[in-house]
Amino acid sequence: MDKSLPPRRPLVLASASPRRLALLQQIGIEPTALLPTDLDETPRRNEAPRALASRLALEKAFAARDVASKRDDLADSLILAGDTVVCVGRRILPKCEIREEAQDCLRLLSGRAHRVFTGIALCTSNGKTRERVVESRLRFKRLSGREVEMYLATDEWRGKAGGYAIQGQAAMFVARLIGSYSGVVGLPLYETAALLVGEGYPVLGGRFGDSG
Ligand SMILES: Cc1cn([C@H]2C[C@H](O)[C@@H](COP(=O)(O)OP(=O)(O)OP(=O)(O)O)O2)c(=O)[nH]c1=O
Repeated sequence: MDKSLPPRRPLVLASASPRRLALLQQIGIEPTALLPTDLDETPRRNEAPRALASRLALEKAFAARDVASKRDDLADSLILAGDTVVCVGRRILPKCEIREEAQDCLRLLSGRAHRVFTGIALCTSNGKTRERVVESRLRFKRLSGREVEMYLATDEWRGKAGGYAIQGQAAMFVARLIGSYSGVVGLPLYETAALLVGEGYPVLGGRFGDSG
């Protein structure tokens, strides 16, 4: 029996996030190209968190597809994008760039439940698109003023939705997580693999999802 893997189509990861790349590599997938997009990620008025995660994942995928369509080496490629939104109720927390923003987020998250929605979109050069939104529910322990200060000093919150990164020291704040850990980090791997397999992309040599 030929054990070699079937040839893979080019795969574009529409992301500048080193975490999304690392998550993809964790399941043995090396994208052919990284095409980060530069979108305005501001929520629309009254836009629900789930809808925002879905819209931005799709917009990132479409923007990268436009770029990929001009490159011969990316002909017939699959384009993968993701977007992570953290919210408390319907309130969407910012992707924190300044300390005060992160401080506000941590004070809000302290001792409470919140949700993380991660949208993923996979589109093909001929216009076919699949998307999913994966929801995770988390609860943070109550954070003392000192814990907030110490965490802010780590700088790990920078560029992170909700002002924390579960893959870093904030892991010790997470009393409970129901959902997808990889989704919270930025790319839900079960659902990503399923979307790729649905497009015929060989994951685990094409055996992922086989029932036999
Ligand atoms: C909640 C949480 C978010 N994050 C990150 C994931 C995302 O990178 C970021 C949310 O911003 P996103 O807009 O989803 O992603 P990004 O701007 O970093 O990358 P790109 O759009 O180029 O793909 O927050 C963590 O790394 N850990 C966490 O625990």
